Amino acid sequence: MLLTEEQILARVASLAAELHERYGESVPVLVGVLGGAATFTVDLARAYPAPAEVAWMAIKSYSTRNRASGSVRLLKDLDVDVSGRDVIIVDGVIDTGLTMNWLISTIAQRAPRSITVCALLRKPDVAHFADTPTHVGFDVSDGLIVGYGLDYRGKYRNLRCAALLSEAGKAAKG
Ligand SMILES: O=P(O)(O)OC[C@H]1O[C@H](OP(=O)(O)OP(=O)(O)O)[C@H](O)[C@@H]1O
Ligand SMILES: Nc1nc2[nH]cnc2c(=O)[nH]1
Repeated sequence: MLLTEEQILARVASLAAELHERYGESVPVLVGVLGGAATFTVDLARAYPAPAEVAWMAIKSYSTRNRASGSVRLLKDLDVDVSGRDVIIVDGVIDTGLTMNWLISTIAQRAPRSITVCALLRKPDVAHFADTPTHVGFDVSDGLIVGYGLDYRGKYRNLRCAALLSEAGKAAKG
């Protein structure tokens, strides 16, 4: 067990309040990154204490621990026009940063008014996104985290807590 459901939801509520403080009267677009950020995006939107829109992108990233390499493929694009809008990119975890860097540069090409990053978890030593304000729920250590939307080979996304996957968990078939 890494984070209980109660710990996660309390932090989600405070992240929503921090973001609302940043945006005030503006109605931001929360861009959730499928599938790992689905749970987090929905809970963050529901905790947001003012109107907010939700939109989705699905991508497949092929990152490696070699931070210089990797590629990202777009599986599903946004179905809203974000030009002139305040965009919050919402992801469950920032690990190498490859996915988030790709999302920032892809969305920046669409002339939004602003981009902010919001990630529930951030692994150590991630290069910070210069020029992009970043809100992080929890800084966590290395290791594969599952639950609260995050999977290992399709499993564990429906765990309500977040957990560090053991070797036994990786081997489990059920
Ligand atoms: O910082 P990075 O090294 O790029 O890793 C972060 C990405 O990895 C996870 O997605 P994953 O590729 O596991 O797919 P999923 O969203 O379907 O769970 C996570 O949800 C991020 O999108
Ligand atoms: N499920 C999951 N996906 C990741 N992608 C990058 N880091 C992680 C992690 O810790 N868990």
